[in-house]
Amino acid sequence: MEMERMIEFPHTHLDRRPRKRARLGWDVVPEAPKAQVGICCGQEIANIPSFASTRAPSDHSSNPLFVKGVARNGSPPWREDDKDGHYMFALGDNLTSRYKIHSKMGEGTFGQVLECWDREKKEMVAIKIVRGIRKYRDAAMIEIEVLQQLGKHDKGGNRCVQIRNWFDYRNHICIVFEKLGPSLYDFLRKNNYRSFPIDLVRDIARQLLECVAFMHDLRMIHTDLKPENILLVSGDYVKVHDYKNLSRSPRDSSNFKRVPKSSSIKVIDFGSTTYDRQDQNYIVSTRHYRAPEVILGLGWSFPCDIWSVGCILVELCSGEALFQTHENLEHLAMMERVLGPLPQDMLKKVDRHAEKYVRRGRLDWPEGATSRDSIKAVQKLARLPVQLDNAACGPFSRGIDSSRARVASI
Ligand SMILES: Nc1ncnc2c1ncn2[C@@H]1O[C@H](COP(=O)(O)OP(=O)(O)OP(=O)(O)O)[C@@H](O)[C@H]1O
Repeated sequence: MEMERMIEFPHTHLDRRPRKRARLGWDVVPEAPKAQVGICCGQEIANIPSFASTRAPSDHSSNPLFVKGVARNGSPPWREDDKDGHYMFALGDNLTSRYKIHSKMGEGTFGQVLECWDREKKEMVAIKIVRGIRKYRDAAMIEIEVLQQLGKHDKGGNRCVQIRNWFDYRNHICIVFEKLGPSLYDFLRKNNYRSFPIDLVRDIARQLLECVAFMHDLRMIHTDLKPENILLVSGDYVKVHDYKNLSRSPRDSSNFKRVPKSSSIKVIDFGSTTYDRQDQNYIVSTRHYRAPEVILGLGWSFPCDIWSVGCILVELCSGEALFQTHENLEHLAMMERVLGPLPQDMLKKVDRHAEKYVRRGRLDWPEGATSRDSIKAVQKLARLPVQLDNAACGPFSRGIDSSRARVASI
């Protein structure tokens, strides 16, 4: 029980981005209203008493169910949240009497995701423990509503992560999900940012587009699609020769790259999902996956998800984020460099908020650049067809099956 809040996963020198890139705005101002909350209690455990009342452990030392002062299925002693409102836990703790904490799987703006054993269903689940702060709690209730809507319509449950349950525990909304594998981003990172085989990307593209079409048919816009929010259903992989990176020594581990055994994916994180409405023009999406109309403040709708999907697919082909920037004008200039000039009708609509990016009907670039390095960063980007040609020219571009045929005996 000495382990309190889990520390970050170890970062290697290969990390080029933070492990989890925060969506914009959550630590600044709450976003505009989203989907309506329709329910207020858990699906399976509506009768659970308020877990907030388990604050002070009483003396149960005479009770044989208690081991070292804590019941086998009982709650751990009350601990203060950390300064950001994150729930403090120890591995092996119970989360209600039903779930036992096994490990930490991830962390995001909203909270931590823990791998837990579900004693009732006898299976591992992933539980998102939302920060105990009002705005995150409110947003979590919206996410639950969205997840339930999606679950109702996605009968096969093979597009979006499935919600299994939810409850309120010590002022933390806890959302119980089916347990999935690593995110595409984590897989890339652990694979030294080596690209996925093109046929695997094609498979992922089909599933991703099906998921987006499914959401859009329900009038929902995800708004935060990125490799971190797409999880492989299974973490199993094979190691194959990486012909692009062959070194002299045949046993050198850099000669090999990981390829997922299965291309099955599911989309997660519906905390920013919104119903389509007129005049939505607040900033959405994580920077690299943000559409031009969002940056230019022109109002956005379903296409902003499609833009993100495009950026994600290029990243899976090349291994690296397409638009690596943190600055609006540079970002727009990168888009023009890779895809050609921004449409005239788009530039004409720009209002005074984005005027600084546009001059005399065209992007104010390179004149408006903040530095020579910024101009160089844009110049070094190739046009999209060239990038894709370079990315897909490996011997594995013919498909995962041909990759499998060369599975190394590791
Ligand atoms: N069902 C799941 N199975 C396995 N791992 C999961 C699952 N759900 C989430 N994770 C892990 O936890 C991480 C954080 O989850 P999620 O994106 O839902 O949190 P968040 O706080 O809403 O994040 P964000 O900062 O993007 O808003 C994911 O990137 C993933 O690594």
